[in-house]
Amino acid sequence: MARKVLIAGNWKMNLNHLEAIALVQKIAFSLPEKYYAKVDVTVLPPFTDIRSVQTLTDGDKLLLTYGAQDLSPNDSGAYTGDISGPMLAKLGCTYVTIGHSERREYHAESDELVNKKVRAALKHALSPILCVGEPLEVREAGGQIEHTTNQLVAGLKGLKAEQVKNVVVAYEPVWAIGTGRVATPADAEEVCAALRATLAEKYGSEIADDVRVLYGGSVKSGNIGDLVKCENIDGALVGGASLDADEFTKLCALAAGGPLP
Ligand SMILES: O=C[C@H](O)COP(=O)(O)O
Repeated sequence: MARKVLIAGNWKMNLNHLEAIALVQKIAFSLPEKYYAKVDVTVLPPFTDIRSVQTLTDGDKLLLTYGAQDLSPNDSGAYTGDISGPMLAKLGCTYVTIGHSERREYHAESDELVNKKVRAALKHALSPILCVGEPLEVREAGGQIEHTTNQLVAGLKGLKAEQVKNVVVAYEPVWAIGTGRVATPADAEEVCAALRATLAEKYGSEIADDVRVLYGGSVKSGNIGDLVKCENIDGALVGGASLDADEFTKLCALAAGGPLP
């Protein structure tokens, strides 16, 4: 088992393309190359920023990668406002977030649609970051494992084991997103371990050992160290803290085991 830690900065609907360039430049300048041996760093800007981020990372041969926050289940056609897998692949994206709770809630995305999007991503060699997570009332009733493992199984429906290998799973309890209320490492590990056990059950332990399972929800430099120490947590999907270059750099360095740059 040699899973490399992944820190993914989900910018959500923040920063225009000029601000995106400034932030990526700052991160690249602040995080020395040696850290990338231990941690994969990726940023997930809004669609309108991706071309600028691509030009910068290609031009300066930066070691960080980038991706998108969503994609269409379709490759092309009359789907006003949507962005397709082939478009993201052409822009050099590595990852695409799928099924984030904000999309499930504000865009009524069902497990079925999430599954179609996961397939679309894999079809175009993009690694889906499949998000699962329970709302507060489910956590309070103790249903977090059932809820998240059901979302995982539905999101991966119909995929072959060798496809699942390229998926990243992100456990984001809805009650911990943007609230400052982070799950304890033990709470996060409990669910991440259950997600991995489900992967092992369905696709075999070799695949389950390879898949990275991230935690997301109020992750900061102050808590990343304890989270990545957990056996089944392989990094983080970071929202707010990924918009601040100093904080994000610190977080990436600590996820790599330190020391601070
Ligand atoms: O995708 C990221 C998550 O929604 C977490 O956001 P947050 O770090 O601002 O709580």
